[in-house]
Amino acid sequence: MSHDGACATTTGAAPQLFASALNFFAATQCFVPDKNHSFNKVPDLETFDFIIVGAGSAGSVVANRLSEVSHWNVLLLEAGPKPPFETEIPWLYRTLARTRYDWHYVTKNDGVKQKALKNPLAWIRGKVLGGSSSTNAMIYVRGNDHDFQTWVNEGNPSWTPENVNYYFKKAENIQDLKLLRDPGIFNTYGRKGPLVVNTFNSTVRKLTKKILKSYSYIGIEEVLDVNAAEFHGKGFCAISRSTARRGVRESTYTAYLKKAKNRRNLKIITNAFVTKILLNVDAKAYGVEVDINGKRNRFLVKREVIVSGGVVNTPQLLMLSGIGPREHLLSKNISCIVDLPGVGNNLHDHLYVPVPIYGDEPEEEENKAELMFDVVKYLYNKTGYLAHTFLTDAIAFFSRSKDMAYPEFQSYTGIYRKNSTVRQFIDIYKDDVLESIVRYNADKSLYVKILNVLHPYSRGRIYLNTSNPYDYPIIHANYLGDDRDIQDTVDGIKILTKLVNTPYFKSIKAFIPRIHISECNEYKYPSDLYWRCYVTHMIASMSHQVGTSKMGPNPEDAVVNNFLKVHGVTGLRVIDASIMPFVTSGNTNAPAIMIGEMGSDMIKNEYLPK
Ligand SMILES: Cc1cc2nc3c(=O)[nH]c(=O)nc-3n(C[C@H](O)[C@H](O)[C@H](O)COP(=O)(O)OP(=O)(O)OC[C@H]3O[C@@H](n4cnc5c(N)ncnc54)[C@H](O)[C@@H]3O)c2cc1C
Repeated sequence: MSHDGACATTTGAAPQLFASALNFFAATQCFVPDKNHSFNKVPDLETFDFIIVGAGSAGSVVANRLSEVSHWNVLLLEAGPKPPFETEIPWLYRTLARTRYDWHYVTKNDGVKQKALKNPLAWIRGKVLGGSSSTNAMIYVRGNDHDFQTWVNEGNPSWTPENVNYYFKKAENIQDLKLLRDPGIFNTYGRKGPLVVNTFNSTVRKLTKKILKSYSYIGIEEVLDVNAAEFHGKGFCAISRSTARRGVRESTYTAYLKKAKNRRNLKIITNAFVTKILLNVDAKAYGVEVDINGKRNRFLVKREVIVSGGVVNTPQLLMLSGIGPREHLLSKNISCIVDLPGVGNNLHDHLYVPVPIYGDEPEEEENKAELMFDVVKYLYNKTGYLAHTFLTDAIAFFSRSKDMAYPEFQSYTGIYRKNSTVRQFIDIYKDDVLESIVRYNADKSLYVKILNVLHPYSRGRIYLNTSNPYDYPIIHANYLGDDRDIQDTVDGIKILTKLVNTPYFKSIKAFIPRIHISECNEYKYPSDLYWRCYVTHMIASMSHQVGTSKMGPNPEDAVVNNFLKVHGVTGLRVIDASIMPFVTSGNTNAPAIMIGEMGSDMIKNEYLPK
């Protein structure tokens, strides 16, 4: 689901026309023939010190950091192309889904849950240089120290909060000078890293300020920055940080690859789909097989292959190469070289559920004449609604108990002025459900609270459909497979519903109506049974999938060890979000980048003289 909170505040004809023109232009790119531009040409059977599969959030970091060592030859293979221009404009990020820059994955439905959805749930994953960091919503959240301590407790001693914070800082280049006057923020962020972290050039700040204030009435305190604040009490909320450079997206392509692409020891090949890791009889990785624009190539490696293909493709590639659950591989006629039952397991994600709050139109915050020129403002100085995404930049983290040391829930807000275009942004829902959501928007403003459950119990799995690398693997997401996740989501919703009794929402006569979901009509509104039913049918994905190559000491359930080396294989590591044993308390791009930074140093520490 997506929202046009920013756009809804700018319903003037000029911006709409311009935005439509941009959308049209973006869409036409899908039909422009691929120039098959591959950056570098590399002869078949060329040998490298390191081969990296996937130029995403983590893989791009690894390519940059390893190629800093001038005597190492590094090859980076990316299945997608170079990012198109619309990746740069934050508001256009949603137009990238279901284009050639997306893998077009869908999850397998269990036929019981998510019945309010029109189609099987789509998982958007970036297929482009920068990977999902080129197509995501750019919110920058590191996670909580508690998260990384749980990784340590799982038997991964290097991933202490202290160590991971060192690598977050190594990546960061915080640019919001106003914030840096605060000593806590100054000391939290890195200032010399390649990755620009900033604040969106938002146009809806006055309204978001009111929303943040409303949280404080229900015990969720407003702080300056969620990465610098310590979590205590019921939680905190703030204007979010973002990976945006003065109104333009900062991906790992722009931050890490662009700066390294002219190094003579780094070769980057786009439109290069790796179909197999080559393993010898002793389970040592000696190269990869890759399809470059339809032509099969093999590249060889002296030291290591590093797989950074992301949460779906990494386990798929391991299994195609003979690393995975023996019975499953044999059932697909793949000979099993290393029996690793954990490959593809431990799949989890942040589910989300929308909570619609309606209210009278807020008094006009912005000058209508100025809004007409919002788009021009973007062209002129990169401000205006195009400089941020459809969500406002207010985020909240909270828990049920005030004794918790970490958050259980995250919430975002999308704001739609009356009679907005919200319908097209919630089009994942069936028509009757959608009608039920939009009907009050005819004469009321709509505040969609997005609730995220941060620590789900349910675990899904990725497994092969066939042994053909071009056949997509099956994604069994198993949302709400564990009943505790339903109750947790209901509890989170009930906290959010308290907002309607806070002063700002009271002033606009806010209310949360029953949404028409035929399966739930028998339940009294607003009972727990209603909300349980609502949650079961309405949940979707925040695109924070992790865990399918879990890090841990035991090859019975983990795929990589503390140093990200694949158990039972030499010369092979996984460095991406799939190694997370547990998902972090927040958005997962910053942690994936941190994993790229720390994984790179692990490699350097192993091979370079001390
Ligand atoms: C729509 C969306 C919105 C999001 N919003 C946010 C947000 O606001 N903030 C945030 O922190 N996180 C967000 N995330 C999540 C975050 O972007 C991801 O968790 C993170 O990018 C994952 O990094 P990764 O390196 O594991 O994988 P990716 O970045 O997905 O990289 C994997 C790369 O490998 C390539 N690849 C895969 N297989 C092969 C192969 N066989 N051969 C060659 N190349 C291959 C892929 O094409 C891709 O480029 C969002 C994600 C999405 C999809």
